[in-house]
This record gives sequence, structure tokens and C-alpha cells, in this order.
Amino acid sequence: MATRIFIDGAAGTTGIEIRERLAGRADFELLLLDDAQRKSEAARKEALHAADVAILCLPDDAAKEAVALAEGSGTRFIDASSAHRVADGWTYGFPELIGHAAVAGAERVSNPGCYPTGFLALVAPLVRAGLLPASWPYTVNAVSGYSGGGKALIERFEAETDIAFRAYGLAMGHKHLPEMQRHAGLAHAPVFSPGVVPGFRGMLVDVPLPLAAMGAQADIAVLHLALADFFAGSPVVKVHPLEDAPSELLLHTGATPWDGLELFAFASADGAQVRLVARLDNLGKGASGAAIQNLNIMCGLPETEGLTL
Ligand SMILES: NC(=O)C1=CN([C@@H]2O[C@H](COP(=O)(O)OP(=O)(O)OC[C@H]3O[C@@H](n4cnc5c(N)ncnc54)[C@H](OP(=O)(O)O)[C@@H]3O)[C@@H](O)[C@H]2O)C=CC1
Ligand SMILES: CC(=O)N[C@@H](CCC(=O)OP(=O)(O)O)C(=O)O
Repeated sequence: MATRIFIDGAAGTTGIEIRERLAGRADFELLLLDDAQRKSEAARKEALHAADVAILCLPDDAAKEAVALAEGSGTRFIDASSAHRVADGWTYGFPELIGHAAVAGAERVSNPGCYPTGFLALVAPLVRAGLLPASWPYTVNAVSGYSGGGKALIERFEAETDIAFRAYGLAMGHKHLPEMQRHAGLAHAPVFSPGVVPGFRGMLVDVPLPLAAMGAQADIAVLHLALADFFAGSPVVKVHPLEDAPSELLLHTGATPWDGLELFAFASADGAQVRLVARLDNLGKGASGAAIQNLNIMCGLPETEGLTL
């Protein structure tokens, strides 16, 4: 029997991309609410109870409300919002970091945020291996396509077509900081400088490491090898060869949906400074692709089914 999936928030940016990735899959039956019903509490409650798995593509408050509406149902969750990423009782849905078995057996999975997906892939394995200090005040410089801000930001960027770059998060309290700190095991939240570029999708997450000043014992070769070993065999995460480092990293305005995650390492000539950089699609491994990967794992299916890699 097909697994019944309810996407709460199916008309939003992430929800639409999840529907697209599920299209034509016989192993899933989609429960859909029409435009008149999709915000009705009663209709959502009924669908949440009828589903085997509910995928929440909602603002945080509505995601919390959905969990409350489903109480007593036994429905499993994948939450794309940031409501439950450091919450008790929720499994952080980053299988490469926390293990596939943990996701497979979870009832409540919280999808990582798009920026934390890049940051954690670069930093968590190295801190865990003792190659980078947990006590260092890390910085993260990142740019995202404007779809990262959902319907509201898409509307704004498509109306204000003269925006060349948008720096934000200037009050330093971005909602992704707790999950970056928690899941990398850091003593301090990173200093995070996000920006938005006038392209629809795509993201670069750049972590500068002044290795010499940090007192890190590892050099670029050791860090790169540790990342390559950690993600070896992953069909989703690719560590770019050190000897073939590109001289620039681009995002393209015409980019099509992509569910992979690329990791790069760069060093200054004397090795004193390193930049670890992740490139991903904020709507792919940063949101909808990750949700499908988690859904596959939770349902005992090949993890890359329906993904574009
Ligand atoms: N965009 C991205 O790159 C990423 C997004 N996320 C997260 O995923 C979630 C969804 O984001 P995104 O798709 O971008 O946002 P959107 O704003 O594009 O979509 C949100 C959808 O939720 C609907 N909605 C709002 N309140 C309710 C409610 N009470 N009941 C039912 N539906 C409701 C909205 O309705 P309406 O259409 O009427 O506005 C909209 O369709 C957010 O938590 C976001 O942070 C996570 C990773 C990346
Ligand atoms: C460009 C932009 O606005 N991006 C969003 C993050 C998108 C995302 O990852 O949403 P989650 O927090 O649910 O993970 C932001 O900075 O708030």
C-alpha cells in the first residue's frame, strides 16, 4: 500500500518543490487540500490524522500548530521549518551527520536549515574529529538565492529588480544560529553574515579559518582528507578534490533544481589561512531535496529516489 503523505503548506515555495519531487511516484499517495481548504484548521486536522507522514512547509508558528492538531494520530513528521531543530523529541534530519538509522527510526524529523546544511557539513565532522576547536568563535559568510525567503522575498525581488545584493541578519540574531551551534557542538554561536543575490536559487556558505591564529594542529590536507573520508560513499555530498581547486565559485541565475551538496577547501600559499566553502541549492539539499531524502530513509526506500544529483 502506498504511504499517505500530507504536505501542509503545499502551495508555498518549499511545498511546491516537494510536490514536484514526488510527482509520478507510485510508492506515495498525496493528500491535497484545495485553495479554499488549505488554511482551514478542520481540514488540516483531518489530513494530518489521515496521513502516514506529514511534511510541514509552513512558518514556524503554523508548524507548531500542525503538530498540536495531529496529537493522538501517530502520524510521523518531517518539519521543514525552524520550529523544532533544537527541540527535544525531534531528530535532526541530516542523515550524513547523525546517521541514517536515526532518521529511519524517527517519528519526528526536523529538516536542517539551508545555511546550516552548508555550515554543518563543513565544520561538524572536523570539530567532532578534534581537528578544529569547539571553542573557536567561527564566522560564516553566505549568499542565497532569493527563493530562500519564501513567497514574500520572491515577490519583493521580482518587483524590485534593481536590487544587486541584500545584506541582512544585521541584528545578529538569525534563527539558524542555535542549530549551527548545537549540531556542530560549538561553545559559541558563529558570527553569521548572510546575503541575498538576485538569482532564484542556489547558495554559497563560506567558513574562513585563520588556522595559524586558531592554533589548529591540522593543515589543509588533513582537514580536506577528513571531510573526504567522512562523506566517502555519500550519493549526495561530494568533497571536491584539493588538487583541482577552482579559482572561483559561481551561482547561476538560470540554475535548475539540484539536490546535491558540494564541499570545497582552499588555502593560502603558506597554509596559514583556509576557507571551507559549501555550494548547494537552498531549495534542494537546503529544503525540499532534504525532505525527500529523509522521507525515503524513513520509508525504507533508496535515499536518492526522486532526487536530482
Ligand atoms: N525557501 C527556502 O529556501 C527554505 C525554506 N525553509 C522553511 O520552510 C518553511 C516554508 O518556507 P517557504 O516555502 O519558503 O515559505 P512560503 O512563504 O513560500 O510558503 C509558506 C506556505 O505556508 C502557507 N501557510 C502559512 N500559514 C499557514 C497556515 N496557518 N496553514 C496552512 N498554510 C499556511 C502559506 O500560505 P500563503 O500561500 O497563503 O501565503 C504558504 O503557501 C519555512 O519554515 C521556511 O523557513 C527551509 C529551508 C529553505
Ligand atoms: C534568503 C533568506 O531569507 N533565507 C532565509 C532562510 C531560509 C531557510 O533556510 O529557511 P529555514 O530557516 O526554515 O531553514 C532566512 O535567512 O531567514
